[in-house]
Amino acid sequence: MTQTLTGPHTLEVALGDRSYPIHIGPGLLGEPGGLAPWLAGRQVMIVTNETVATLYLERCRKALPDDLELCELVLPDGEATKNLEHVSRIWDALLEAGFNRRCTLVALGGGVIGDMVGFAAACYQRGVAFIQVPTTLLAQVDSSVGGKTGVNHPLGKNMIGAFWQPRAVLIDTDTLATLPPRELSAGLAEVIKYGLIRDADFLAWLEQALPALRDLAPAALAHAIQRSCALKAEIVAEDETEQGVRALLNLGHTFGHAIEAHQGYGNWLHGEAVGTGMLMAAELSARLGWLTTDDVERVRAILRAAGLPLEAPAEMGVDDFLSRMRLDKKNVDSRLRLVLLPALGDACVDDATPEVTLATLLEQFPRG
Ligand SMILES: NC(=O)c1ccc[n+]([C@@H]2O[C@H](COP(=O)([O-])OP(=O)(O)OC[C@H]3O[C@@H](n4cnc5c(N)ncnc54)[C@H](O)[C@@H]3O)[C@@H](O)[C@H]2O)c1
Ligand SMILES: O=C(O)C(=O)C[C@@H](O)[C@H](O)[C@H](O)COP(=O)(O)O
Ligand SMILES: [Zn+2]
Repeated sequence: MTQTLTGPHTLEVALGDRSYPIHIGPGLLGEPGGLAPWLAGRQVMIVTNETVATLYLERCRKALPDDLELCELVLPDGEATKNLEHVSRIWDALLEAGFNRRCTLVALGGGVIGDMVGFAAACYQRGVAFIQVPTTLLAQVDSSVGGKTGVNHPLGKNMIGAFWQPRAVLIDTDTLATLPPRELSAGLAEVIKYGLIRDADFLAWLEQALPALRDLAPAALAHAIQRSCALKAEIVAEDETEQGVRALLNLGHTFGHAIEAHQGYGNWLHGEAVGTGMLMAAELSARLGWLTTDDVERVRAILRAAGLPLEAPAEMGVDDFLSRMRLDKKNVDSRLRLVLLPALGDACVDDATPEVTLATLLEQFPRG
């Protein structure tokens, strides 16, 4: 597979009159007025968190025109803040500023900020414009694209939310220079996911590119981000509200969301839980006679090379998994629907996994 250049690159999420661009490249946030084309009016609020504000708020201000009614809201950091209380703080700030339906929210940060700001935008005065400016690898390859917005509930991940598309996604790849290695690995889990569900060539490329990606090599990162966004944009354009193929983007998430909720949001990073969940899905696929043991070892090796955990939490028993998994949003009536792998590079949704096979996998999967 040929690598694309590191310079600016634009993709489109094709959704008719709600289509929007994904701009990818180094230094995009530094371009004066670069966010101007997607503003709905003069009222603009940048929402970010304490960590990202210190690093990138000034740059984001510069990407906006001068003649605005500009407000800034800096929320606390962390997955544990992804709840209605913090979304309410966004609504409070919008009302206190007197913002109307022609306002625009700018989500500057990782997936937590993006999901909350998108949900705040979806509900404020029944829907206002928002722009995604993702600053983590995970947000750049996944959460900023596709319009899934929302918050967690103590009983389940992303249980309250809405589909609400951004007006644009601006990915400044320079922001990854400050990302802690653990967060980079978490983002790589979602990158690997695309290879596993839809693109065996990309998976093979990743197997050799992981050291370069972990070293933040610009060409490798640019290719990983562009290919991930292209695959996600294609799936979202086909199935915006997850009636069919979009569910494949949930590979590893039925297990992963159970881990995140059980462990208390933030103790396991989303990408870490998804990585372990993908290994569980691969093991289950092998038990159903689909993947070979060599395939499972390839999955284990690529996750290890990405620096992701390969064992489930020690204190999580079979019932801890099953009770959380029974609340999964993909389920129909009381039937579990799991994303599994008939082959590497090909995924399906399965609702016929025998309970005993699943329970045995959950029982025997390594704990750390
Ligand atoms: N909507 C979707 O389609 C979708 C897809 C995948 C994940 N998600 C959600 O995204 C969330 C995870 O996102 P995340 O992994 O970005 O986590 P995050 O938003 O918590 O960000 C991770 C950490 O990195 C910090 N950070 C952000 N940018 C930085 C930078 N450039 N330099 C240094 N530090 C930086 C943040 O402050 C935070 O501490 C989860 O809630 C998950 O459910 C949503
Ligand atoms: O965009 C999607 O669709 C996804 O499933 C992407 C996932 O990586 C992401 O974690 C998403 O938030 C999970 O959605 P959920 O519907 O399972 O909460
Ligand atoms: Zn995810």
